Amino acid sequence: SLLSASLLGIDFASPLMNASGVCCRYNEELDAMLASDAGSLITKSCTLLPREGNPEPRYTATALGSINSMGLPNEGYEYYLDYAVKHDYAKKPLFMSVAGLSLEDNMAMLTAIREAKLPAIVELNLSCPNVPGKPQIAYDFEAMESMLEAASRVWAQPFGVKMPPYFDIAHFDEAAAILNRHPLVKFITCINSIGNALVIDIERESVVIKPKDGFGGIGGDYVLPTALANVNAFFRRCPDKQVIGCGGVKSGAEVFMHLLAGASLVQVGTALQEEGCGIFARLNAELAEILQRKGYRSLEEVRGKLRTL
Ligand SMILES: O=C(O)c1[nH]c(=O)[nH]c(=O)c1Cl
Repeated sequence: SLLSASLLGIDFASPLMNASGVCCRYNEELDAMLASDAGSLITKSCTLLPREGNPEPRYTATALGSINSMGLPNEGYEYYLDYAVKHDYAKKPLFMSVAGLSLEDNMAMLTAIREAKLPAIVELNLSCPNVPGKPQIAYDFEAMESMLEAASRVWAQPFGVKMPPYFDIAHFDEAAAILNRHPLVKFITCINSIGNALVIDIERESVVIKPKDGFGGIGGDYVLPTALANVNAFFRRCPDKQVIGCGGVKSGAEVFMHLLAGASLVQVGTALQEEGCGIFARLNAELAEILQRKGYRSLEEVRGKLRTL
């Protein structure tokens, strides 16, 4: 149908899904995603052991988006593996986001997930900010190379990566070159939040989240142009891979922008957090209206068709 999409040869009724971290920590949230009009769903980035995460308030919405320093609160990978074992893949595809605190933890989780022999799609989170003291892997190109080499060896089947935003053409070039050296990396999700921003409330003359003196990753309107640039930069540089767009989606228009930039699927974070799962019916309808108005009959006809001047 008009909104059909595919990734790794798997079919999706809609290109829309949640961004990992939103509406996906607990079974009830995942079931709400399953019942929604999203084409697929992804679990909260998981660690080997359950984590409470950072002290609250750790998420705040603003007029232009959101800021968070959650600190990887999750139920531990076995909780999400249980969900993946029970999931009905004929209903809609399921992604698992993995964000171990070390290469060893990631290998242990990937080994356990691999041994479960499930059709779940793995998105390896290379950009989990907000864990104080831990460097962001994707900003350390040697660490990223090592992680991808180990994950390719242990997982030994197609997977994807969740990337932070880059802001320098030389960094797009180097990150893409590393990803292109790992053929099992079949999709790239751009972007994670823009890290270590600071939101100030002038009434209280204060920061708005407790962890890290108020420093946190931002999402929403703040990040849309950066998200589109990262989607398009990796779409141009990685012809043998697919790109999932994430960042700044709140209406059909931004979904359409991500598709033009090269996205195969599109994730929704801040706007989903604020509006709830009903957003997917709205976004599907708004996207369909744009496609019909412009005479498109499939997402393929739009993907990557961004014109330059
Ligand atoms: O603080 C978090 O849990 C978090 N927050 C984000 O904005 N992105 C991530 O990948 C993670 Cl893991």
